[in-house]
Amino acid sequence: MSIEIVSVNKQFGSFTALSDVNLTVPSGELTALLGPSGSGKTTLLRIIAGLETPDAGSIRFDGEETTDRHVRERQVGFVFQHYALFRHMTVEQNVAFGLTVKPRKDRPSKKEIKERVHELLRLVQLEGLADRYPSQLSGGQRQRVALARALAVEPKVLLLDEPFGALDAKVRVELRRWLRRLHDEIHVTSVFVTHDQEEALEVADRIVVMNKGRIEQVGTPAEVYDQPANPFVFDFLGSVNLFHCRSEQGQARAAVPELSVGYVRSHDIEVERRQNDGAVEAEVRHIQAVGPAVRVELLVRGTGKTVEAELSRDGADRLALGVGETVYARPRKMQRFVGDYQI
Ligand SMILES: Nc1ncnc2c1ncn2[C@@H]1O[C@H](COP(=O)(O)OP(=O)(O)OP(=O)(O)O)[C@@H](O)[C@H]1O
Repeated sequence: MSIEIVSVNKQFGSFTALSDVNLTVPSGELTALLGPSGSGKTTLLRIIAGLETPDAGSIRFDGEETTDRHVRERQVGFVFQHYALFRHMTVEQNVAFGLTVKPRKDRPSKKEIKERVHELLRLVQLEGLADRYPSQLSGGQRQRVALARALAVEPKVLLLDEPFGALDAKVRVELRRWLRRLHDEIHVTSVFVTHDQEEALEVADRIVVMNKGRIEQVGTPAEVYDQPANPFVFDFLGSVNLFHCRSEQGQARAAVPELSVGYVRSHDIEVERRQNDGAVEAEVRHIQAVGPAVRVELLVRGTGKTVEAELSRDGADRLALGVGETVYARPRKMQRFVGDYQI
């Protein structure tokens, strides 16, 4: 089922939480709402769910006006950050819950419910744990039970609000890969809130970047990362360095003094020992190995500004840099924006 959000506005008192939001979530896609804290992601998700009413605008499911429909009629499944499982029920009972409370005429038989629950537990790879209670599960397992429970009633839309937010880094990475694979299997239209850019880039078919109640850009992970629409998106999706540059034959070159601002990611800065065309002179201020990469903080001579280059371990070993040494930094790839404002 596709979701259309048309000119949605939402105020909380005098505070504007959403401002003229327009968005189409295509049927069967996994869409991430990505943005900093307070950008309106959860508010938008709650409006799609019917838990919150917009002040203006409309929500359409498969082209049909849904704005005034009650949450129960929308056939949405939810998964929240804090797995709200029933503590006194086993895993099996938790997953079955939505089916057991259906009105008698729509309720499947006990046998059908059992079969469906076991099919879901197989899907979320928790088959052997049907008789456990939530307290006997890890955080990642509880979150998978919450997902199975949301899927039990065959929702048309699945809404996930920071579903892995409460888990530690390693489990988060495992679960988001698992969610991607699960979605490839079941293809239910899903909207997933996160403030973690890596999570959005890895999991989503499409990313909606939000900021201050507005949508800044909508695109595939590659589009928002490689062709950010503006400095905010550039910054939010990865480390940013500002180079002051002049333009020569359409090529951006780093230069002092400054003429305009170019945005460069840390891994797109080349560090060399010798002066090279388009490079600026800099002093090495700090060197830090972080996993497979080495971050080098550079003070650009004549500007008092610092930039951070990210080198591979091999590259850093070859250069054998020391703090205080002079190097030359050259942006391999630089982006400038029309009507730029500096972030
Ligand atoms: N019921 C409410 N009453 C008043 N203000 C609210 C209410 N709900 C949300 N807000 C405000 O609206 C803004 C957007 O909140 P929202 O939860 O949508 O942001 P978010 O992008 O999901 O942030 P986070 O990542 O921190 O959850 C915030 O400034 C928040 O304080």
